[in-house]
Amino acid sequence: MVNIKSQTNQALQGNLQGGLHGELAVPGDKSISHRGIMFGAISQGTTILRHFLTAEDCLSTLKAFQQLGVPIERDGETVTIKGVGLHGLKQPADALDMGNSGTTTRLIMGLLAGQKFQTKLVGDASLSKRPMKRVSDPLGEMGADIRVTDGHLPAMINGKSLHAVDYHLKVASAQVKSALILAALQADGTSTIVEKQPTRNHTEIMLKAFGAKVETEADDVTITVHPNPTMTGLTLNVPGDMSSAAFFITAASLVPHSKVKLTNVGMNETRTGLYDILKRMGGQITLSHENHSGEPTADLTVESADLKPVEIGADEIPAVIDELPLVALLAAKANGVSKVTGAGELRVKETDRIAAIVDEFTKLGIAIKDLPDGFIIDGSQPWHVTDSHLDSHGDHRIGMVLAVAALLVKEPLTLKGADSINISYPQFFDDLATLI
Ligand SMILES: O=C(O)C1=C[C@@H](OP(=O)(O)O)[C@@H](O)[C@H](O)C1
Ligand SMILES: C=C(OP(=O)(O)O)C(=O)O
Repeated sequence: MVNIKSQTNQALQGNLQGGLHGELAVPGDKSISHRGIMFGAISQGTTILRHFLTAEDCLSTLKAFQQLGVPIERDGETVTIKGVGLHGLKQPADALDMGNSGTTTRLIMGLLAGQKFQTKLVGDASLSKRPMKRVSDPLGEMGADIRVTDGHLPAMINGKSLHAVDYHLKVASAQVKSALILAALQADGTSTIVEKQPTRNHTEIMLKAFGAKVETEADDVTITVHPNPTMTGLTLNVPGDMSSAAFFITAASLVPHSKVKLTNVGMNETRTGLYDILKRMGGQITLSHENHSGEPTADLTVESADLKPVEIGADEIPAVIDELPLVALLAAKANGVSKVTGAGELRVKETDRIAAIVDEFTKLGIAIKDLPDGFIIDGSQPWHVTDSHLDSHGDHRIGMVLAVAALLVKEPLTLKGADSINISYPQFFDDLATLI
């Protein structure tokens, strides 16, 4: 297997006889790496991030905060941030390039809405099609002045004094929630943010660790934010990314005769939807070395298994949102008809992930039908490759799910746009090769 960095048409490996075997420590969590840079930047003193994710999305965050005047140095996966405090960011000389990263864009909007300067945000073609009013509108209710372009990037942020809010989120989105929390840290009073459904809670957990006063009520959806905290830098070991481990969890479950151990994987329960769903489908996955302090982690041992079909509805979606392409692949080998609904958010990710999965799985002869907010898959039908030229649609997660799907077919396949995988997992093919 070759490194993909300069390849546009990656040859994919299939037809494995002996299964996948070995042990792997997946790269650091993307959501936690982004937040580590941001919260370290607005704290006082030094923050050290270990096992930082050195993928393009998190490097966009790192560069943006350097442009905002924060001294940040990176030595491999260790990042040192000299925090400037909540009021120490400086107006950047140029526009901030968000690259492909929705998380960087939406969280930075919340933070810069309350800074006393002007910033322009730009992004790549994919990011420039993703909805931004979901953030600029609620921030506007706090007094922010954010001008988006027909609801999209480029955006101009004119920093203002912000008012406290009592806001009920209209979408189940950790990015929108986090933007509001970051704005609320700078508001003139205590804010309450109420989620539609619980979503990943790294912002709340990490801000508390840095010293901010952020409280989550017992209902799991009401968050109270007290303004003007004194935040202090800290040393943080970023756990392995469940969303990256998920590719190998799926591959080991589906490729016969496999047994793979994934070490130090983040097990925050707002992120473990794939683990829960796989167990329900009859997957063979066991936990060891469980650590429950701060962000929980565990080692996961996965063996191949015969899978049952599954039904997934809206209340389960946030904890598995980025892994739904993999749920589709698991369903495509399960013994019956599976159905996913309530996942309309997939249509506004790096690409329309429902359309991309249906297009590409159809090339493999998988019996899949799209729904407005999900899909139906009959895994009891055998696959027949009708087109060997797969396409990532420029989306890292679609690229990786297709690479895993290719392990299950005999025909040689190629993947167009494999370089998109660098967005979240540059060493994906190298890591996969260690298990073959
Ligand atoms: O807050 C985060 O770090 C993320 C939240 C999710 O997006 P939404 O908030 O749009 O659901 C997820 O899809 C994304 O990969 C990372
Ligand atoms: C949707 C994703 O990321 P973002 O929204 O940060 O671009 C993802 O990583 O799958």
